[in-house]
Amino acid sequence: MGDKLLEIKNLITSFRIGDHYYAAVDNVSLTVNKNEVLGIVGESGSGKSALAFSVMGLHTKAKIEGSILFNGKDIVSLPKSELNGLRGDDMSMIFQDPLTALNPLMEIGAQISETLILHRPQMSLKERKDHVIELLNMVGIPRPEYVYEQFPHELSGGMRQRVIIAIAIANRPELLIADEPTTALDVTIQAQILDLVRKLKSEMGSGVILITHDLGVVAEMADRVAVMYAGQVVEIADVQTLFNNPKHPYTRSLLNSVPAEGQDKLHVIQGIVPALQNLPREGCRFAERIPWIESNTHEKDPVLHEISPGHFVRCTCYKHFYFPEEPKEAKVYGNTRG
Ligand SMILES: Nc1ncnc2c1ncn2[C@@H]1O[C@H](COP(=O)(O)OP(=O)(O)OP(=O)(O)O)[C@@H](O)[C@H]1O
Repeated sequence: MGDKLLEIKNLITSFRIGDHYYAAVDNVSLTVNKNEVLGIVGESGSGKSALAFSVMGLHTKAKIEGSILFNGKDIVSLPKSELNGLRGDDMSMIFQDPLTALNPLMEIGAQISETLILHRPQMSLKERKDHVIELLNMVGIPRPEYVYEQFPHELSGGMRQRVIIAIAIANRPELLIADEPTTALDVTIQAQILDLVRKLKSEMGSGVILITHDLGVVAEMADRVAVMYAGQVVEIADVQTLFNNPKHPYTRSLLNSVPAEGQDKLHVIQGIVPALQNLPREGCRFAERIPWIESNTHEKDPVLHEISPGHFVRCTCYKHFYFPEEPKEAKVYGNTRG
């Protein structure tokens, strides 16, 4: 690790609502190394997909500021033709919904071939077909020759998601973005798909951005984790640190809201992520959801603090945070875990 593949610097992605632009990704800086899975977690509306689509250059109406360096080259200002050359080749994305991501009128083999025709035009027909069959094998699709000629509706959800992955990896991308890749699948298929992503990372040495609201998936898959809230990264750390020694009140609230061994009470996070145009833009954005924490514990203009090497936490309120349902003596979380 340590070999930088993607470097996002001060990224601001804003959408126009009425007469104003509102930042859905608000000054985010992140890196992804080769052969690394960066997990991005946060509730719905925290800006995860807006961030991923910015990296892929898939926003047509948004205003993008900052820089996204892919192998050292800024892709924000890249001409469309060059970006099209990268997309599906050096970087690709697995989308949430396997049915809508496939063309219902096109056979599976032809759909996978499309990306090869685009990026590997020199391949002969035979080479292309062989490669597609190899890809179908690689993603664990039984009877690939048969599936090659099937339509998407003839496959189960898990098989369709494997086809999506086959398309995404057809050109051995250096960067793979998986946006909730298993949300639509049942648990056993989920595990198989995650295994597959893991295998691809180790076999191809790709960098992976894994977006999910499922902390279990992150714990299993990610090397490092960024927690996003209201468009900002509020905490980032390697996966062990994040799970054993979480600091930001939002991270702790997320972790405490899923059942864990030996835990008899779950924490319910108050409220929801506000709509984009109503996001608090000043002070600690999470403050309104932890109203029992004294307001003077929040920074006026919260920044990320590196509290140990590679472990960053936004705002100083984490030092004073406790869960209202906790007994008083357990109020300092760091003393009870990790
Ligand atoms: N094209 C758009 N125009 C206006 N607002 C948008 C647009 N796309 C996203 N948003 C808003 O930006 C915010 C962040 O959305 P985003 O989809 O990135 O969140 P997310 O964390 O990926 O959520 P989810 O887990 O539901 O996909 C939300 O408030 C959303 O409504």
